[in-house]
Amino acid sequence: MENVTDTIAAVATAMSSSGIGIIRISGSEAIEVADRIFRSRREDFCLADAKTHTIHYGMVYDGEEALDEVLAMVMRGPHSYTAEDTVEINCHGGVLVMKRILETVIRNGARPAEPGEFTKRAFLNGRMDLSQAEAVIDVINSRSEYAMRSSVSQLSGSLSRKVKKLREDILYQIAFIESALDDPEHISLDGYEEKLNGLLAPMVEELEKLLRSADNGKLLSEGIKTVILGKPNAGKSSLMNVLVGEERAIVTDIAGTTRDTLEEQIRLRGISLNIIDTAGIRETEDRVEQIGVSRARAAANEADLIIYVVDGSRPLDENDRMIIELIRDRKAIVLLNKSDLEMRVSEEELAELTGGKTVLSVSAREETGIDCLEQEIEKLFYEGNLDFNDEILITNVRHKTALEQALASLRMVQTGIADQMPEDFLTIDLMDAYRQLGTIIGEAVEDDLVNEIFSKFCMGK
Ligand SMILES: Nc1nc2c(c(=O)[nH]1)N(C=O)[C@@H](CNc1ccc(C(=O)N[C@@H](CCC(=O)O)C(=O)O)cc1)CN2
Ligand SMILES: Nc1nc2c(ncn2[C@@H]2O[C@H](COP(=O)(O)OP(=O)(O)OP(=O)(O)O)[C@@H](O)[C@H]2O)c(=O)[nH]1
Ligand SMILES: [K+]
Repeated sequence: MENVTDTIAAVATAMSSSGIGIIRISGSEAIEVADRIFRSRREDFCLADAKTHTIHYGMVYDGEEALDEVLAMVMRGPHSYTAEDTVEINCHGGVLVMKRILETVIRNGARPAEPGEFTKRAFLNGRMDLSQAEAVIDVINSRSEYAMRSSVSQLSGSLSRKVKKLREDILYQIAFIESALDDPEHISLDGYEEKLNGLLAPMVEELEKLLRSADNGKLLSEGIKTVILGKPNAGKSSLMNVLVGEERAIVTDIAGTTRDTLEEQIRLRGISLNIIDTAGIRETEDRVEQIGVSRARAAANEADLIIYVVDGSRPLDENDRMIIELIRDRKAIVLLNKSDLEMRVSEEELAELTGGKTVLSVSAREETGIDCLEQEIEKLFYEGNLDFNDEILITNVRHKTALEQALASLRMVQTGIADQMPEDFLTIDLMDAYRQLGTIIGEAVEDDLVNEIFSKFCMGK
């Protein structure tokens, strides 16, 4: 392992004007470095004498220049986030002030931290395992309440505990087989395969359950890709505005990767939706029909959810029939819009044409029926999954891959038993499963992977 005793520093808060800014220093010389620039009103006081988890009023100096009035917090290793001696300087949250203090800290013996380096140290020092460290970044990046709750649960070790228990059980069986093979006179393997089979079934089930949660987990962390389809003037933009308006404060506009799609991100009942407007479909009328159709089809193909908006005040036409074809085998909700006008299309008619999709009457203009839409979306994606207290959600592709491989190995053990393979053969696959699960919590993972994971963190984390 690399040397983790040098002292690092970074601004831990955002580099923009705010009430308070925090400069974080961690490492074996953290307290010494801080003492070089911090002066209390009491002449004889220094942070080196301070008890852990205490906070002290004073000034930060660059030489004889007073930089700012601050509060300095001391946390002594191993009782800190990084498990090292840590000082946090709470200064006024001006960009220049924070920069000057950080520079001064660095001139006095710390070096600039890399992104994620504090958390990396927490991991390398055994304060948290890799899945917990990964949860830290997920908490910061979570875009919906559900995603946040799931990340916090992982941070507190829910996934780690499950993985560790599985590994323990697997390791016990490996050890048993090996000691039996070593000492056949005293430990018998008669009937053991049957017993092992009985133990494997619930483990396989557990892994399958975790893997099933990954589908929801992905939607949860990345947002549900929602495409709104409908012929021109059906009310797509109006609907989008109503949905976006619900949570105006946290709306962000993300220019899509493709030139012609604009993605709006909204939060709805704790779920994050990335809503994509299909501008292309408009072209079916006045430009080359094929382009419009194929763009709509492409958008629809990538969607987790399609919202099909029908103008209920006009009879269905060719455009509608085309869209109905597109959504046939997809997760879709049909909105019968303009319910404030006289209706020329009925819910029943649409339900039949779409092969039994949920049809909801709404008015984007009067903002009625939107509640039902939200309820329906929640039902489609989170039915029976709303309680995350004991439900672990896999949101990380790395974890998913490891679980898949562990599952494959355990299935090989089951096949091995069915094929009456010798016991030492079974231990090879058991060991593989054990190792794969270990990578989730960071056992025996390559330094490169560790570095890559932490490099995606923010500065100062
Ligand atoms: N100012 C500040 N706020 C923060 C953090 C921080 O490092 N500094 N955190 C991180 O970025 C998070 C909190 N995480 C932390 C985790 C452990 C310890 C800590 O001192 N643990 C000791 C003592 C625990 C106790 O007294 O029970 C320990 O584990 O021994 C501190 C913060 C969020 N807020
Ligand atoms: N009466 C009524 N009019 C509506 C409703 N929703 C939308 N409209 C009107 O229908 C027209 C088209 O609405 P838009 O939201 O622009 O429709 P669109 O589907 O985005 O249209 P394009 O961008 O052309 O594809 C506008 O004049 C809206 O005011 C509704 O619920 N009731
Ligand atoms: K429009």
